[in-house]
Amino acid sequence: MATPHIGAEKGDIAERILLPGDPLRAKFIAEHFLDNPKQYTSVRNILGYTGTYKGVPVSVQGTGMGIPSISIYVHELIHEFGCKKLFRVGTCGGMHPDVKLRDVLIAQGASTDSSIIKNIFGGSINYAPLADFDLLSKAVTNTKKLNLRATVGNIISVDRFYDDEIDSDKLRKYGVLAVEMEAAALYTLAAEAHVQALALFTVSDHLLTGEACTAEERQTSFNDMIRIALETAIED
Ligand SMILES: O=P(O)(O)O[C@H]1O[C@H](CO)[C@@H](O)[C@H]1O
Ligand SMILES: O=c1cc[nH]c(=O)[nH]1
Repeated sequence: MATPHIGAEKGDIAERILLPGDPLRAKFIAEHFLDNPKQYTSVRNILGYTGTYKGVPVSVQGTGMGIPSISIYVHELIHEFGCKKLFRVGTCGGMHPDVKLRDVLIAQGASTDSSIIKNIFGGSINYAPLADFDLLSKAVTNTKKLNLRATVGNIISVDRFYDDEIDSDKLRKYGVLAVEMEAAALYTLAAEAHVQALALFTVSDHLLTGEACTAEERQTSFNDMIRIALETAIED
C-alpha cells in the first residue's frame, strides 16, 4: 500500500535502491542508467523509478534535502517497501585539501551535528554512524575495476547548509573531507533496521577554493559515482 510520501504499491520498489537528494537526479539516473525504468511515485514531485541494471532490479528515489527529509523516505523504504541495500548518491562540499572538485568520495563514517541522531541515544553518547563494511569494501573494489578513483573517509552531515558557525578548520584538522546533509541519518536508520547502507558523493563545490559545479552539472554529470554505486548494488 502507498505510504504518505511514496505513491507505490508493495513490490514496485526493488530491494536495491539509489538515493539522490535531488528528484531530477533520480530521473536522470533512471533514464540514463536503468533499462525499462518505470516511475512509481511523484508524490510532492519527489520522483522514484524502478528498472534493471545488468538484468538486476534496481530503484532510484529522491530523498529531498536534510536529515528530517531523508529520514522519512528511508523509514518508508525500509519498513514499508522492504529495501535492503541503500546507496546515497549525493553532492557534497569539499573541505579538505586532499579532495578536489568532481572527485568521488565514499563515506566510511558520517560525523554529524544533528540533534535527531543525538536524541536517539541521549546522555553523553556520541554515536558513530558508519558505512556497511561489506558494501564499502565492494565499492572500493569496483572503483578499481572501473579504473576510477574514490577517496574513502569521514564526512560530516550538517543540519544547516548556510552555517557561519561551523568550525571547518577543526574538522579539517581531524581529517573530515567534506560536508553534506543526510548520510548520518541513512547510516543510523540502516543500522537500527539491520539493512545495508553506503553513501557516495561527488564534490560539487569546494569550501577552500570557492570552485563550484553548475546546477545542471549537479543534476547530471556525476556518472562515475553512479556507476560505482550501481555495480556495487547488483552484487550479492
Ligand atoms: O545533492 P544532494 O544529494 O541533495 O546533497 C547535497 O545537496 C543538498 C544541498 O544543496 C543537500 O541535500 C546536500 O546533502
Ligand atoms: O550540503 C552541501 C552540499 C554541497 N555543498 C555544500 O557545501 N554543502
